[in-house]
Amino acid sequence: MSFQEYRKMLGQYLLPHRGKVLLLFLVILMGSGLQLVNPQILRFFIDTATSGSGQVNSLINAALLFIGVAILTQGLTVLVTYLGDTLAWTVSNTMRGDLFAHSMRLDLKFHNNHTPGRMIERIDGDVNVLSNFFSQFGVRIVSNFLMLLGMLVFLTYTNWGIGLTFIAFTGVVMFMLGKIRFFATPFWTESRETSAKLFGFLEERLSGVEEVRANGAVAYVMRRLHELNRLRLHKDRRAFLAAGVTWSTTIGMFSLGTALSLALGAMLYANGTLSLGTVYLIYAYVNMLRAPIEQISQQLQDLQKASASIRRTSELLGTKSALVERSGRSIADGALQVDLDNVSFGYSEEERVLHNVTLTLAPGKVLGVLGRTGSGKSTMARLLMRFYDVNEGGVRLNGVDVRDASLSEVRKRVVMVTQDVQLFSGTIRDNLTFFDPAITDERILQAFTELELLEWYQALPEGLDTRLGPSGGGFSAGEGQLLAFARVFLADPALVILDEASSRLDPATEQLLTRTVSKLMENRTGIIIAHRLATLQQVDDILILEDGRIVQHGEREVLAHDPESRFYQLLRQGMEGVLV
Ligand SMILES: Nc1ncnc2c1ncn2[C@@H]1O[C@H](COP(=O)(O)OP(=O)(O)OP(=O)(O)O)[C@@H](O)[C@H]1O
Repeated sequence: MSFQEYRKMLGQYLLPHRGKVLLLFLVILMGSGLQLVNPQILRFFIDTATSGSGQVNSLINAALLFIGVAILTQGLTVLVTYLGDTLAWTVSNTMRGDLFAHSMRLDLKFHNNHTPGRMIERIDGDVNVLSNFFSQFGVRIVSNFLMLLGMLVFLTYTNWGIGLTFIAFTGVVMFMLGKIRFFATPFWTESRETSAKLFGFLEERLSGVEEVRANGAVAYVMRRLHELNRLRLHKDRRAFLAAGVTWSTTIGMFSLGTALSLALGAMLYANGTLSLGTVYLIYAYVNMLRAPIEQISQQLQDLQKASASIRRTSELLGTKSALVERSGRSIADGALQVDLDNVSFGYSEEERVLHNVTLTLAPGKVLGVLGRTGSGKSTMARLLMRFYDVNEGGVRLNGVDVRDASLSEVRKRVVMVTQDVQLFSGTIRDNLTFFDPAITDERILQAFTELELLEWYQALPEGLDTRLGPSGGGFSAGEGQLLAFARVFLADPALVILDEASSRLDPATEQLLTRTVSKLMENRTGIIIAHRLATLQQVDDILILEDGRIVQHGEREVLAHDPESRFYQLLRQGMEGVLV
């Protein structure tokens, strides 16, 4: 981790808050200055008391001053905590926001390789580690160095021999700390990697709790959890031990320092060079040397942790989406013409999932896509949404290659309803608007009316305020799709891709879905990955995929009357007979 990288990140996030940083620095400096004053008051107190001149008033004044300074120091400590924490939260929240927004922009290949749990650890875990570093690091290091300097100057002023001894002592301690500074960094990196792995594991298993239980896999999952826990313990222990080396070296050196100050003080007091108060002053300052050096060492430890987090954070921020916008060509308005031109695609370089797929879908037409599971239907849909880029060939919308259009325009014009509609915990309204307050209740109700869903909507217990549990708990797959249709209607795209729920639906919901689909497709181009015979009555063209290749493509009417066609057999035997 180079100094430039630290500087870049600190600059990027702290510069907008330079006023607060400066204030924090000044308050810390004042606090440190006051700490330097107190031993001087005590020296005066001791020397006055032992001189026997009996100036009680001076003693009382010194005591009051001591108390006043102590109270002020405490007040400043509270202020430092307040300012430091405010700064830490402001900066780390900005950083969390940046990381999250960046992750949302990254392509799906990236997300397929990074579990959500792992991403949470990046977006929250690493940022938590960095927050102290951001708020305190620079100011603490500088103020502690100044405090050290102050004490050494005072010591030298009091007795130059002692001053020089402790200047040399501080030099040695600093040198040693510099030597062991980065000792623990690799251990911290490993420790945080392990906890990211553990979070990823927990997230995946918790979201798949039904599968895990249904397959009797709880014991295996627990075993893997214990393995990961053990690994984490091992890595954390190593990291803490490594950090402990830095820590104990500091402690050891300071015990030596205190012994040295007492020995020198006693010697000089015995030969009459120093007063008792001055001996105390030297002892107090040497003891106080410990605080800034320990704090510097603590900051350096934080730096060790932070450097691992900074590296990963800048790595994530530096990850470029594989989806490059070549130019920002706009797509002409109206229902879209869809062209797939000799498209081949694979999720990995080695294996293709779609092979030389070529088709044209005229604007306003609806295409029904059929094929066995794994034949590439959803993959084709994802290419139209530009979740991935094709390996060969091209995908065009109204004649514009999706790689030439802006991503946001593609996502606005093309909307997909997946088989597993993602519903979030919240009200129906939240789920339809994605928390966008600009979408009014009237617009939502209008969508329900147009989609002929008003009756269904009126049966909901609390209308738009009906709450859904986490992951849409309480709603069936069919109802989830109805809600998704309303979402699509509100988004008003030019091409709708619909991956039908393959689970069995009750006849009433099935009828409702069929009606709603045809409403949804009005004046739009549509692609329906069909799992129900009823849907096939609604489409203009039919496409059958097999192992990523087109085995049949044509007008439904024509194919339905051609006894040689696959589609004809399918209609006679039923979907299951041919496709499953
Ligand atoms: N994210 C992914 N990463 C790697 N391979 C994938 C991914 N998604 C799908 N595949 C693979 O690509 C192939 C086609 O999958 P796809 O989901 O397109 O099929 P499908 O016809 O939509 O199937 P289904 O009807 O079950 O949804 C399958 O072999 C599948 O294993």
